[in-house]
Amino acid sequence: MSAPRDRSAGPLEIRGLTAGYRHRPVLHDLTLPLLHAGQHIALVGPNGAGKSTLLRVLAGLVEGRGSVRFDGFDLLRVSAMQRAQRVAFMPQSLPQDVTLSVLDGLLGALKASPMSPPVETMEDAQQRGIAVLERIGIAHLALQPLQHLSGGERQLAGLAQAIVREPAMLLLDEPTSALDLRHQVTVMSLARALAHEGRLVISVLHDLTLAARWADQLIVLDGGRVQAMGAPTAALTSTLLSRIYGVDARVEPCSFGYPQVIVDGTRDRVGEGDAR
Ligand SMILES: Nc1ncnc2c1ncn2[C@@H]1O[C@H](COP(=O)(O)OP(=O)(O)OP(=O)(O)O)[C@@H](O)[C@H]1O
Repeated sequence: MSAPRDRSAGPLEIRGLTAGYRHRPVLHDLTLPLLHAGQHIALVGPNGAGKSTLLRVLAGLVEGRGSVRFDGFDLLRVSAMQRAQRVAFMPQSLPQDVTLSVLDGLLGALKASPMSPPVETMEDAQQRGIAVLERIGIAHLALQPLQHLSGGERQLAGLAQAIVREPAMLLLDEPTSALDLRHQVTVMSLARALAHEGRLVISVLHDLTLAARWADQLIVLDGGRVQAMGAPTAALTSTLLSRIYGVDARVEPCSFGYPQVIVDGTRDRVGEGDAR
């Protein structure tokens, strides 16, 4: 699966977006520069910053006011079917009580929304499913019930469900949170490869070093507002980390030149015994 796309989707344009829960806004009049297909964007920021809320607005799970357009479509008003043809969302975790096998979960995802080119036969659908599992490195789990998987395996199965429809925009909510070091790199390099094939991929990440290594651009959110945006080397600074996370941190290039974040302690010395 996932040859380069015939046509890159048009950009994502977010202007004046206000969104939240029960009259409590979380995102405040959010405006971003155009986000173009072909890029892997990491959405980072402290707990409660509004990162998942932004992904949920794009996925149609939370309502918003303002303007959100992707590939010419008004994402605040498109039908669920039109959205599903373009956008796939991987939540933080799949439910734990699903008795379907990993492969049947993929077939269900394929059935749930038509894709282009369409899946013609069950054999075609199975081949696509297996190809995705192989790309993620979990083909050996194809016949396992989802409920028998470990947390990390379930996260990889969730990623497979999101990418099997080959969406033009892929939204990944903390896709590496349950993964070991090797699988973190597998998933991040896959996210970047899928983007460079012509998709827009947005990943919510907490690990800033991972984000800086594998994303083309960072968007730093705090309090529902953009605090910084740009190439990782430009967006990540000690001053910013101190201000939004309250930590003493250094941003230093690793031997490959990518920025890595080293945290020396919390600025207010909370939990000093652990942090220092
Ligand atoms: N379903 C909900 N109902 C009400 N409030 C919610 C709901 N989901 C999130 N919130 C609130 O919205 C705010 C932003 O939450 P969100 O999940 O977008 O943050 P986040 O940046 O993804 O955080 P984290 O890094 O902790 O996952 C939080 O204050 C949270 O309490």
